[in-house]
Amino acid sequence: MKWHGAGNDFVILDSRGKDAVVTRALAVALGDRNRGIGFDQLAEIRSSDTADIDLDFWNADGSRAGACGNATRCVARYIMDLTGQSRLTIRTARGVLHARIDGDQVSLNMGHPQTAWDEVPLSRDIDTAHLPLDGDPVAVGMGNPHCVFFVEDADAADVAGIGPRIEHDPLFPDATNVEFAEIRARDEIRMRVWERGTGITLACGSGACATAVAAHRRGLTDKCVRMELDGGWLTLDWREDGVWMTGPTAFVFKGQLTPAFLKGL
Ligand SMILES: N[C@H](CCC[C@H](N)C(=O)O)C(=O)O
Repeated sequence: MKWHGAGNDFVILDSRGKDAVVTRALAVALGDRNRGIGFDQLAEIRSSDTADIDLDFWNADGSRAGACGNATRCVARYIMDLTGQSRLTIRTARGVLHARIDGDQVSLNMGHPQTAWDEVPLSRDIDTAHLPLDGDPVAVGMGNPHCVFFVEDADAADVAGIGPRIEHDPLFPDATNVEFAEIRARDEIRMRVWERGTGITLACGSGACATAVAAHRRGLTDKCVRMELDGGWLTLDWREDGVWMTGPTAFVFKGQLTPAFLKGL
């Protein structure tokens, strides 16, 4: 299936009750926007012993992602529409996440942010609230690493130039996602993103959570903010039980891969 959440687009495979099928080669082939389908992330749903479902993520370059907030919201919508549930538990690499229907939107608890240097992870013991990089960014883990820059004008930020340089900075042993955030008010942020393993995307759920956390840690915003991304709006609410993200989901199409496509892998 093809889905998107605020323009962050996904191929979602439902492998419940079957063997997992995704390999790095399949991820790269499906992610090719010319010869495959194209996606920001690929998500594979599997049967779970400990939650309603298990979920794994791949980036467009075939690398694994430990978290993907928008794909998790889309998958939650898909399963809840199928089963009639209004709440769902989803096991991802970072643990069991809780989702629920919220009007026409889906809310997801992305868990507690990781603010210790070795949790993000960074390559050495430094203050995650002030990284020793030009622009004084903040590092936050949300099950995946993020590096958040605060800028005057997010639309003017050189996302394509700075993003890939920071993605592979030696400070981040597992590389990092990179966010450029403009504070508009105590409760509103404009953010643009360079995603690890994928590049510029129209939205990034875990990045939105990381940005809200970073802005609050710096004293710039309250704990609940609205965030405008290139592809739409998300709401982030950092509560006692974790960072909740609420936003839209959209089902685009369902299809079948041809034998010829699969043979070419
Ligand atoms: N789009 C995703 C994040 C993908 C993160 C991935 N690029 C990585 O950590 O490698 C989201 O909505 O959270």
